[in-house]
Order: sequence, then structure tokens, then C-alpha cells
Amino acid sequence: MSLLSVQQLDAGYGDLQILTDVDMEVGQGEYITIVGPNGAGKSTVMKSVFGLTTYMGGEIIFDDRDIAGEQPEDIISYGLSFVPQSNNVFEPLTVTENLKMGAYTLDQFPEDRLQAVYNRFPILETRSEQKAGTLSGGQQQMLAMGRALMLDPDLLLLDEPSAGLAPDLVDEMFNRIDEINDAGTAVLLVEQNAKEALRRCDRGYVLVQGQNRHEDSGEALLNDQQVREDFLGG
Ligand SMILES: Nc1ncnc2c1ncn2[C@@H]1O[C@H](COP(=O)(O)OP(=O)(O)OP(=O)(O)O)[C@@H](O)[C@H]1O
Repeated sequence: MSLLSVQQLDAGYGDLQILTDVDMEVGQGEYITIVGPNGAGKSTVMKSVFGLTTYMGGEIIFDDRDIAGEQPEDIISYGLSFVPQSNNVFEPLTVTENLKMGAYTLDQFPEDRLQAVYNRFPILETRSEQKAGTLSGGQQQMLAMGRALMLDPDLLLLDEPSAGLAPDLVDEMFNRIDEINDAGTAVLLVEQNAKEALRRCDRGYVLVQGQNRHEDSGEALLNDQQVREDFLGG
């Protein structure tokens, strides 16, 4: 069954339309990657699902609920979390304070979730009292993901989590995403590191100029000669 179903979505910024008739499905527990050239609208799809763009038409159904045009603070309470590409931690706050912010919508603080996040990212526990702004780029990215996991979402939207990371950390980031997905959370990922993302995901979408271009299993897209030449550097 579909967890997220985007149908014929039109969206943009103010009067500027970026997405036209975009279709996208994410099943329960599925791992989906969106690839495409710079400026294709990949981030805009995620931001639109999370209520951060101007909605212009079409359907966004999450968990049987029509969320098109809703506000992020409502959408997050339905089980959908978003980790933006940058400015995704509160730098003056400690690691623990950042994680607590992730659960601010709950009446009761989920201590067990905090420990679950620390178990998933042990480095965060060793840095729990350190200010987020003093963490390395990779650690900040883990913190942003950890904060998104505080509400135990059904779907995690990740916008270029490996951006700016050293190659060995990129691998670790992909492994962490695999673990999160293996634990049952569906993942919708935008990644510059497109080949690796397609290798790891279940299915992928190729977006060009705000429109769907290809859709297939990650493996099929990786092996498609046209897709390789046009979007994956051969
Ligand atoms: N806040 C904004 N206001 C106006 N236009 C925007 C805004 N954010 C993005 N755009 C425009 O929307 C288009 C799609 O951008 P988007 O960031 O979604 O692309 P992308 O596929 O994620 O690209 P990249 O890989 O470069 O991040 C681009 O033309 C971009 O300039």
C-alpha cells in the first residue's frame, strides 16, 4: 500500500511554478531516490510534500490523508519528517537540546526515543553536551537526522545528506540510511551521489525541468544506458 502518493503535483515559489504534473509513490518501508540535473526540482518536491512551497494543484496523500497545502507543523505530526540540506541544526544549542527540539510537539518527552537515537548515532551520545555548532559537518548531519527521528516518523525525507562530507563519511552516511530503512522507516532521498543512491534504494525517479522523466528500480535505472549517459556521467 502507498504511504505517500503524489499525483500531478504543480508547485513552486510565489508565482513561479517549478513542478508540473509530478507523480511519485512511496510504499510503506520503501527506499526511494530522486535523481536529476541541478535545478530539476528535486528539493522542491520534498519541500512541497512537507508544506514549504506554494501549492498550485494536484494531490499529496500521506497515510490516506490529503496533506496538500497543509503547514509543516501539522504534517510532521502525521509521521513525516524532513531533513533539509543546510542550516539543519540549532548551532548555539547542545546536541541533547537539539534532539529535544525534535520532540517539542509531544506532550510528554520520549526518553526512550532519545536513547534510541543515541544508540543509532553513538557519536552524538559522546558529544551530548557539546554545542551543535562545534560539531563537524558529518556529525551535524547525523544530528539533523537524529532530530528528525525523535518522532519515529513513518517517512523520512532527506535532502542531500552527504553534501560536503569526506568520502569515508559519505559511505557511513549511506550505511546509516540503510539501517534506518531496515528498521522500517520509509526513506525519500535526494542525492548528488546518484549512483550510490540508486545502488542502495528500491526504486528511483529521474526528474528533469520539474517533470518526471524516468521511473524504475534503482538497479534498472543504473543499467539504463540513456539514464547513465544523461544523468549519471556515463
Ligand atoms: N526559495 C526559492 N525561491 C525561488 N526559486 C527557487 C527557490 N528554491 C529553489 N528555486 C528554484 O527552483 C528550481 C528547482 O530548484 P531545486 O533546488 O528544487 O532543484 P534541485 O533539483 O534540488 O537542484 P540541486 O541539485 O541544484 O539542489 C531552480 O530553478 C531554483 O532556482
